Amino acid sequence: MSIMTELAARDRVFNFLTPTDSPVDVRHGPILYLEDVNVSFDGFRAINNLNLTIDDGELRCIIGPNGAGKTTMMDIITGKTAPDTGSVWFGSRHNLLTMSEPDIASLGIGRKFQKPTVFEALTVFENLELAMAADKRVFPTLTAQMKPKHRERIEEVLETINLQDLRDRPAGILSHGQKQWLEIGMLLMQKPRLLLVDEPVAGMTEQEMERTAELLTSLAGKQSVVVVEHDMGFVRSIARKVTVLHQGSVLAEGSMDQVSNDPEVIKVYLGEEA
Ligand SMILES: Nc1ncnc2c1ncn2[C@@H]1O[C@H](COP(=O)(O)OP(=O)(O)OP(=O)(O)O)[C@@H](O)[C@H]1O
Repeated sequence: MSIMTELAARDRVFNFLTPTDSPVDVRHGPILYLEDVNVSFDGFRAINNLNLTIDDGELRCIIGPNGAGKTTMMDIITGKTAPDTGSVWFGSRHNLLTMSEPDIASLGIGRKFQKPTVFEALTVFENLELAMAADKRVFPTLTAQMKPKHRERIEEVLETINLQDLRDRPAGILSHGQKQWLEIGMLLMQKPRLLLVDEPVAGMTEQEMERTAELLTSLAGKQSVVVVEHDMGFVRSIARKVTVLHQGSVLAEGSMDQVSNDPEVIKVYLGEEA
């Protein structure tokens, strides 16, 4: 695939990278609020009276069996799927159900899909630079001299994702885990308010999982982070509050200890893993 073709695809993934002039208002409540959300696909209720609240700066883990509705929930938040009924608010000002997918993204909701999609031929630094310039208005100036504040931002993100030593290496030589961190870094370039992260540690080594746990916990506070993950060891290592989805609804919510001792959760999901 040519760089330009990849760029076009990248633009779809990172289309939130347009600065917003309409800040999110969390003074009186949560950053994300879903109430009584329902979605059916051909008569099958994939999301069933779902209620979910994420506080500003929170790190929330979402777990649940296959088909519980986790991906569909993320699709609703990002505007990819329109619910049949319910409310979805980003802060108290933005009704996400009235907004398009690119507009929701431009508010600062970044989504990390399971598979990393970095530009393998470009260096780590250039990938971050490109993420900053993904805004079509900035892209033509990409070869112009970078402003110090942009360079500083890249340095900051390189440090956060711990890839300073590999900054000038092509992304293609990175390990799977390092590519995942780079992609998280690319999302961070525009300081999103909410990051949705889908199965970040699938395919990672133990050591990479530990580093990912450090990275995600370090991001919380600065931004809100919602992590969907099946690896219970990993969830336990980062979890503050855990939400268990089952058949499109919240089955249980609380600390990892609370949910993993809940008989219903054990029955439908954790089983012998608990
Ligand atoms: N576009 C669609 N058309 C029809 N059915 C769908 C569609 N998207 C999702 N579903 C169904 O809705 C249910 C919820 O799926 P979803 O992918 O949200 O679950 P999940 O919790 O993310 O599962 P997994 O852990 O396997 O990724 C599943 O039964 C799925 O088959």
